[in-house]
Amino acid sequence: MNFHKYVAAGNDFILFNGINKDYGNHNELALKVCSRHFGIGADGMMIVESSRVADVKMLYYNSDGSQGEMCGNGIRAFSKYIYDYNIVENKNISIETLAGIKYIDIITDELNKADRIKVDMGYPIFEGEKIPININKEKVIEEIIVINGKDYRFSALTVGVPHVVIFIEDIDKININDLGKKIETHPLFPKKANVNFVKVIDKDNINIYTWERGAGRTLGCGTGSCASVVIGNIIGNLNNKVNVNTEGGKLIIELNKDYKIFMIGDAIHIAKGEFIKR
Ligand SMILES: NC(CCC[C@H](N)C(=O)O)C(=O)O
Repeated sequence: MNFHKYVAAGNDFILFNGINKDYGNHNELALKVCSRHFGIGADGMMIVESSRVADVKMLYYNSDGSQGEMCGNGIRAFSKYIYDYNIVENKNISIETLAGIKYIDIITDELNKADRIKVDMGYPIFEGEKIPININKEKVIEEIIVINGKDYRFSALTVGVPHVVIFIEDIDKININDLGKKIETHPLFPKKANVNFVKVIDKDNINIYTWERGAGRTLGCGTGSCASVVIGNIIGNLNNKVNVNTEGGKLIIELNKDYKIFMIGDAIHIAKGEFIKR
């Protein structure tokens, strides 16, 4: 099974071309290839498939084998792969995901390889029941969740996948793994949630620390960066164009007036090879 490995703002991914190939049970395959010791090692796995409604279809799986509707860092890696390997020919690409069709602009380098990728991420979903969260409000902004007897102020929204955003002053004062796991699996979130701990540097710059649904502690999250900038902008902490520092890279997130989101960043091809299935 020929694979490619990419990293994008800290998330690493295994990619397979499924256009003329059947990979069997995707959930089991993701669990195997993403294993850090018994597999290749990655936060997620993607499969390219053909689409009836867009140029191609992207299927995304977390390292625990669960399927995610969308992945922001993943879709940039996916775009670089399909462009650099001529699976698509245009620099404007439409990609079908389980969170709708996403539109991509590829910015190439002097060798005509994808250098930077701009993704039209569409609109965030704010309504409680659509996120979903068991709080029936039109917007779930600045609510309180109690973890280990302590109050945390959080906001929730969906940008492709469900997200919780918590602004923090000092990252050293919180236990990301403990809080992340407990919030991800909290009964408030029937489909679980990704958790973003956000430190505001100033209105144009933030640092994000990530806990992902289905993948645990990771070095970044594209949809989470979008979600964090949307909430920061609504609350008044952030402008509408923000530099995001994840632990593994940098992204630019831009919002237009009605909160349509654009994400700009790169993706790096790390390896290609053959996965031996057992
Ligand atoms: N790392 C991702 C999100 C992966 C999806 C996920 N963890 C889920 O909610 O299933 C990103 O860059 O947007």
